[in-house]
Amino acid sequence: MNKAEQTEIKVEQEAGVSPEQDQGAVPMIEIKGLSKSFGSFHALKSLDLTIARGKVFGFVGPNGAGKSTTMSILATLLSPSSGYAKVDGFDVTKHPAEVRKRIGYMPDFFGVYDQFKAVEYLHFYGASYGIPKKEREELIPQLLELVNLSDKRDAYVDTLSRGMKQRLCLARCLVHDPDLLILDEPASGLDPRARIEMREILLELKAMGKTIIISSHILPELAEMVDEIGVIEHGQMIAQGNVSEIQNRLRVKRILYIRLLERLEEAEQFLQEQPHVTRLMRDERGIHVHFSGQDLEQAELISELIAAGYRIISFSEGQTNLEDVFLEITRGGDGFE
Ligand SMILES: Nc1ncnc2c1ncn2[C@@H]1O[C@H](COP(=O)(O)OP(=O)(O)OP(=O)(O)O)[C@@H](O)[C@H]1O
Repeated sequence: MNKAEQTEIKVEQEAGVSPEQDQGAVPMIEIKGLSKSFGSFHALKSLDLTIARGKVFGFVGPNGAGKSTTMSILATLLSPSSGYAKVDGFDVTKHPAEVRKRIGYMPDFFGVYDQFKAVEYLHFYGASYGIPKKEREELIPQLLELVNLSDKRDAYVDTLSRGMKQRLCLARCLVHDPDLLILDEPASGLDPRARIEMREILLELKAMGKTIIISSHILPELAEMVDEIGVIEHGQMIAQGNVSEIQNRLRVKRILYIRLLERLEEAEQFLQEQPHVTRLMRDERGIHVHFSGQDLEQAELISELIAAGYRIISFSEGQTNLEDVFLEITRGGDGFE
C-alpha cells in the first residue's frame, strides 16, 4: 500500500465515512466479481450482488452453493481470492474494522457460552464492544424483550431450547446496534412454531430499518418476509429480483386446478393437447395444470373445455410459491430463461 492510500484509509477511519458515502446513497452491500477458491476448488465464481439499505434479502440455494462463504466474506472472516465486497461503502478487506462496526453476524454454527445466564451472556458481548455498564443495563432488557426472552433472563444458556438459543444469538448480534444483519440459516433446526417466532422478530427488525441478509432452505418461510431473493448455485448468482419478478421470468407461471363432474381421464388427455399446458397431475377430484399462458389463453382454455362438453365444477388459479420457483430454477435451467 502506498502512502497516499494509507492516508486515505486513516482519514476515512477517523471520520467513519467511506469515500462513496459522501456522494449520496451507497448500497448497504455491494459485491462485484467476488471469487473464492479453496485450493483448486472454486466455491464462488465472480459473484455480483447489490443490496439497498433497509431491504431484507433472502439468499437461497442448495447445499454447498456458496451462501456461507459469501456471508463469511461479508463478515470479514474470510478474504476473497478476487473481486470485492463492500459494506456501507467500506471494502471488507481494506477496512475490516469499519465493516465490523456496522454488522451483526450470526453464523450457521455458533457457540454459546453454556455456563452463562442469558443476561450475563449479553453483558459479556456488550462489554466486548466497549458498551459501558450503565448503558448495557438499559439496553439488555430491551434486547431480551425484542427476542421474547425476558422471562429467561436468569436461565443458564445450556437450559435453553434450540429456538431460544438462536434468539439469544440474534440478540447478541444486536448489542452494538448494527445497520446490517448477516444471518446464516437462522431458522435451521427450528420447529414450525419457533420459525414463526423468528420470522416475527425479523419483521420487527426490518421495521426498525435494519438491512438484513438471510440465508435459508426454508423457502416459503423466506417468501413472507423478504423484499428480494437471490438464488445461488455452484458459486454463481443465477437469479435475483423481487419474488414476483423471479416468478415472472419462469415459464411455469400458473398452476390451475380444474374440478370436473365426470370424464376426468378423458379431460386429462384433452388438456395434454392444449397450448401452454406444460404439465398435468390428476387426483381423485380434479386436475392440476401447469400453464404458461396469460389471461387470454387461460380464458380460451376454459372455453375449449366447455365447447368440448366437459362439465366444470370449479376452476381455480394458484400462485406458484417460492419453493416451486426454486425447484424450477435449480432443475437445470430448463425452466428459466
Ligand atoms: N474451508 C473450506 N475448505 C474447503 N472447501 C470449503 C471450505 N469452506 C467451504 N468449502 C466448500 O465451498 C462450497 C460452498 O460452501 P458453503 O458453506 O459456502 O455453502 P452453502 O451454500 O452455505 O451450503 P449450506 O447450505 O450447506 O450451508 C462447498 O462445496 C464447501 O464444501
